Amino acid sequence: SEEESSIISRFQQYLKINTAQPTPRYHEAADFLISQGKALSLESQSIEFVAGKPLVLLKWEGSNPNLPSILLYSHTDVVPSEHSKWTHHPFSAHLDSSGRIFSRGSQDMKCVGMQYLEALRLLKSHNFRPLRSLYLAFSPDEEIGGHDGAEKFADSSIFQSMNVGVVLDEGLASPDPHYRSFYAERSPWWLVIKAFGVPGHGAKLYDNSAMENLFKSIESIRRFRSSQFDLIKAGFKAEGDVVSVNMVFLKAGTPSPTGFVMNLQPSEAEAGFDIRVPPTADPESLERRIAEEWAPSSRNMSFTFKQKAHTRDKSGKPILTKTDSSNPWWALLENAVQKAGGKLGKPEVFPAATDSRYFRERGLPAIGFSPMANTPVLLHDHNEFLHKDEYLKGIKIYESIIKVYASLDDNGRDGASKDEL
Ligand SMILES: CSCC[C@H](NC(C)=O)C(=O)O
Ligand SMILES: [Zn+2]
Ligand SMILES: [Zn+2]
Repeated sequence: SEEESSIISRFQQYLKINTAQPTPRYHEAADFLISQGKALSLESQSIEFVAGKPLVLLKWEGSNPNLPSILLYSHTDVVPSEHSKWTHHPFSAHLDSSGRIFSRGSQDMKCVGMQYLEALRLLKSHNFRPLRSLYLAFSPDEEIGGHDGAEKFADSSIFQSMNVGVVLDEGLASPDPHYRSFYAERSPWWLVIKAFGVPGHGAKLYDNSAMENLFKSIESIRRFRSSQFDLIKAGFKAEGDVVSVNMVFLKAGTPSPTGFVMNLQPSEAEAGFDIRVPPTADPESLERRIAEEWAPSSRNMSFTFKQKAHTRDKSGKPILTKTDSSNPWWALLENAVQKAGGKLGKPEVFPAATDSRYFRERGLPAIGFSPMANTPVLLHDHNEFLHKDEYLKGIKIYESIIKVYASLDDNGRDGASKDEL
């Protein structure tokens, strides 16, 4: 239909703006989003916590602005892509004959940002009036850690004045018909271990060389990695519930103009690991393992963290969003998805890091949810795509969620008029 094709073309317009790190065209994206907000008569502002990195904030005021508000959150930046390895250019937003829209950001997460806007458009056209205020935030820099985006935003007086009660943020596509939802995420610990040792002739067998010392650690780390991976392979645990460890760099050897010196055992060797720690893992025991088994000073080793996000809040409780009846937003999400004809799978721990952590750290409930069922997980991959029918279905899902969320009164009941129910 005509309506459908204008929805898709607005999505394509957003996708075509090259917001890839490390040089995202943030102002182009902000101008586009503000024009979308204006077309929907939303209050709009662009906030630069850091110059050149705008966060677009749109608002639809509720009839009871004193109630905690709903924040529909997304990030505008995308990861880089190797253009030559894509079938269609990653910023062409090519719609193929089977209905797939190929673009960097089609899953992560320009889809979600535009779906929020389209859902508001539907609600406005049906004369819906929110009880709670609705905010849409389009944030920079998620892909590089969110420090100049979500982190500064969550720390700001603007955020405080918004009186946010719940945040919706990104999830992951699901290859099966169930939508996925996320109540927590694993914390990145980026570990660098360094081994020192006795240098010597390449032909000599001796103990306590840097390479031998490092390899003892690598062997120990690999055993641990297997033990965790086996839990997933055996079906005992989900990806987000184990500690993952992957070696991401190895640095050693004595350089020479023709490569590396071959008959010299070096005195230093280094390796880097991307470790992801679930909120329920015991961080102290992992720290001990690192200090005693993976980088023990007794084996002439040292270690540093390039990043070490905490898994617990100040009172020592794991940082996560409740999924039980103490959190009305979860049950409301399930109902709303169901009402719109969707099915929600069991809540999961997001395997990587998202901006949700900045909101959860402040004690706010944050739910990771990107309505993409029957879709392969292609975030950060070549040929990232989303089928237009899944995109359109997702808009209906958000329409349903936003209706229910924005209508929740302070007694925990649906405060919408009977007509709205
Ligand atoms: C720690 S900042 C980097 C954030 C990135 N997020 C995703 C979703 O890939 C990651 O987990 O590596
Ligand atoms: Zn993302
Ligand atoms: Zn991403």
